[in-house]
Amino acid sequence: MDALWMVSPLLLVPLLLWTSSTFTFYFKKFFYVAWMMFLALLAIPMSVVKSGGRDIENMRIIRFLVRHVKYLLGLQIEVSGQEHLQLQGPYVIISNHQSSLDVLGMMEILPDRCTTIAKKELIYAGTVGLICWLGGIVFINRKKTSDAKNVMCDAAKTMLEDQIRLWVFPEGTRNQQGDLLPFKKGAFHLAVQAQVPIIPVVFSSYNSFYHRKEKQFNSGTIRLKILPKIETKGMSSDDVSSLADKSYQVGTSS
Ligand SMILES: CCCCCCCC/C=C\CCCCCCCC(=O)SCCNC(=O)CCNC(=O)[C@H](O)C(C)(C)COP(=O)(O)OP(=O)(O)OC[C@H]1O[C@@H](n2cnc3c(N)ncnc32)[C@H](O)[C@@H]1OP(=O)(O)O
Ligand SMILES: CCCCCCCCCCCCCCCC(=O)OC[C@@H](O)COP(=O)(O)O
Repeated sequence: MDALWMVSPLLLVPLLLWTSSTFTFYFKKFFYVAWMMFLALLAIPMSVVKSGGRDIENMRIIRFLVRHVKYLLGLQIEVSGQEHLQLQGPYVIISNHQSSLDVLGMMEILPDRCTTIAKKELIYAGTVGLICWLGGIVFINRKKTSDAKNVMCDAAKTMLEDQIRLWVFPEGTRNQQGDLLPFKKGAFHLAVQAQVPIIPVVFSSYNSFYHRKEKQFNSGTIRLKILPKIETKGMSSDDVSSLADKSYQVGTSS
């Protein structure tokens, strides 16, 4: 009897941990990273078997494997404007960038033959880095702007030659403030050089369920708004700044 009295409060510890929102925050974050690493581990051999190496078609495998992850984190994703992605041929998608959770929304709507531009540090993220490489992700060195620009100029050619779509985060870094950082120009140079349309996608703020400072990671909904395309046909490098400004306006007013 005495022993039972000693033990029963201890049994409460896991329960208290479970209900503590700080614990949930760390648990969900850890789980997300670990699960993505595991999914990447599955995706690597699947990609190698399917395409034999780095190939944009591997994005289908990634998209397929990532789509259930939202349920595991208690998130819902609502998409509007899907019809704006129903275009033939290449285009550039631009969107705001809040956290690594953006991958979930991205995989919800990722069109066929679409990959993304990411910082080169991502290559070192273990299995995730390797699957990013296999998926044809274009890596840029943000510290060497001239290199980054060259890589993006090459990407403009490859987009047309191989009929590829590219997703760019024009803020160039993560931003959780619920607003938009000033846009970098690369995405707009890319679209103008390839003479392809830009499709803006707006992710709703994660602040309703996710707070890094307060250590909150609750259930919630991510809303993705796909906006009508912005044409670039006939534009030249002189038009890039106004194109970037116009896109920024469209983004902030949605
Ligand atoms: C089953 C598997 C499970 C595993 C799951 C995992 C799978 C995952 C799969 C998939 C998910 C991946 C998710 C990834 C997410 C990652 C996101 C990131 O990493 S965000 C960071 C990197 N992205 C960028 O930085 C944006 C692109 N950046 C740019 O476009 C910049 O513009 C850049 C780097 C090219 C230059 O940046 P500057 O900081 O120097 O700033 P500027 O103002 O833009 O440029 C300076 C001058 O250069 C000109 N310029 C820029 N680009 C040019 C160009 N291409 N050609 C000519 N001039 C250019 C500009 O016009 C400007 O000149 P003037 O001020 O106007 O005179
Ligand atoms: C061995 C090391 C392990 C690393 C862990 C990998 C975890 C993967 C989990 C999810 C995969 C999602 C990839 C999204 C990457 C991402 O969102 O990168 C952030 C950058 O855009 C901007 O970064 P910054 O400018 O540095 O804030």
